[in-house]
Amino acid sequence: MTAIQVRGLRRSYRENAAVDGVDLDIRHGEVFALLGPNGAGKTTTVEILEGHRRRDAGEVAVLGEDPATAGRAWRSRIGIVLQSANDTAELTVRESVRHFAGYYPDPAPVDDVIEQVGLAGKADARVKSLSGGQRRRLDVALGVVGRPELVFLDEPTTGFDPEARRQFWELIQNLAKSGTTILLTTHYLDEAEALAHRVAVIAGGRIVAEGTPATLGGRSTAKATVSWLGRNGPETRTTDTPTALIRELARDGELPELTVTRPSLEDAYLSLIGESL
Ligand SMILES: Nc1ncnc2c1ncn2[C@@H]1O[C@H](COP(=O)(O)OP(=O)(O)OP(=O)(O)O)[C@@H](O)[C@H]1O
Repeated sequence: MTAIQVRGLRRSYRENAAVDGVDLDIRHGEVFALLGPNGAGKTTTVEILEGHRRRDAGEVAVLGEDPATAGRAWRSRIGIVLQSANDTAELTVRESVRHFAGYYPDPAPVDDVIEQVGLAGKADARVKSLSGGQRRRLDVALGVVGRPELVFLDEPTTGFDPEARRQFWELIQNLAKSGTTILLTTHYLDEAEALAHRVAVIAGGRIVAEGTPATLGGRSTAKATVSWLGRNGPETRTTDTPTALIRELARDGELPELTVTRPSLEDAYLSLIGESL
């Protein structure tokens, strides 16, 4: 079943096409990442899907409805994780989550949500006293307290330290395991690789590639690079058949510092972006 279906989406600002014919199919329960350079059209696309921006052309169905005309019942089925709204700064964490829970017909128990995002120890702390990473956790709590079927996450870990990012990924993975569909935008390729079932690369308002993180841009079939420390120093060869090459090389004994690598998601992404310019 499709959670999000988009056909021929277009949006221009004056004469400039920000979104220039985008098609998307995102299944229920899928974690889908939208990648792309600054100004590629990610936020415009996502805000149209959220019902927060109008479109010039195209068909859009989000949970079976057109976001441009959908009502409150539809809105209560989606969760939007905003970039730290400041309006609850004086409230405690528990008060903020309780306040947002009041907007939904069937919210999750407030303390369960606080626990789920790892803020149980901060439930009585004022929002203004939280660190940046803790604030983002609270943002997620506010986005999911209504038990949404679909969650939009816009650059969720910008500014996180590495440990906070890993913890946050775990939180998103748990959300995904519970069957929530997630549309994520990010500039971090490792984040897309860790979280997304599928990714799409958008550049100049168009989707230039789509697939699983492992296959994007022909990664899985690209030549492998085999490196090892030879008698006269480091050696490197690229090959379509690394297993056969290693078998041959290993006849003379152990190959010190042997590695076999294929292009990283970042390599694939940069070459796709380069081609589309
Ligand atoms: N309100 C607006 N008025 C005029 N132009 C806009 C407006 N919003 C976006 N644009 C333009 O549309 C294009 C796409 O912007 P968008 O914010 O969708 O990109 P993005 O992929 O989200 O970028 P980033 O990664 O920097 O957040 C850009 O060229 C931007 O300047």
